[in-house]
Amino acid sequence: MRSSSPVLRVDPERPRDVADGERPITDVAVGILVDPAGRFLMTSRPPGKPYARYWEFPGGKVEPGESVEAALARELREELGISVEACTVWREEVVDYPHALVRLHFCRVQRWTGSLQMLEGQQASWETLPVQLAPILPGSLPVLRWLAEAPVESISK
Ligand SMILES: Nc1nc2c([nH]c(=O)n2[C@H]2C[C@H](O)[C@@H](COP(=O)(O)OP(=O)(O)OP(=O)(O)O)O2)c(=O)[nH]1
Repeated sequence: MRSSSPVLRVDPERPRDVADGERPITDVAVGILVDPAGRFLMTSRPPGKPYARYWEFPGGKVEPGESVEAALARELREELGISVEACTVWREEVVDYPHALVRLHFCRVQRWTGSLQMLEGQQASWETLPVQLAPILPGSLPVLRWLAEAPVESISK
């Protein structure tokens, strides 16, 4: 089963072939952290990864047998040194990249403890709309639209 989530095609010109139907889908847990001032956290992709230095929301791939919530807690511990205490899935989206087909599970992180540390050589920035950072990862752009539609305070509850 693919998913009922909307599919964002990053390269609509890419030739399709029969193998496309067999492409594995990678689940990714992504966190939206909102600070007391109503700003949300964006991080840059570390060197060496696809789309290095593009801005995104922190997170990473779900491992086999892991829940989205557990994957997010693990990724944020590994990348930022924080402990997630409460999170819930907010929106889901499938992105068809040339390098991978991913299903993004965007989660509201309601509570965490610890101070941010950049453990993977990334950068972090607390943002408000309109975001001035560039470039932004294509699969993260819809989140900015959703945040414009729903006040950030409403997703942090
Ligand atoms: N973390 C994150 N990934 C995103 C976002 N938007 C988006 O399209 N993606 C895509 C990019 C990648 O194809 C995939 C995440 O894979 P990744 O390589 O960052 O995951 P990871 O940290 O587990 O990486 P690794 O262990 O394989 O090195 O999801 C986003 O906002 N945050």
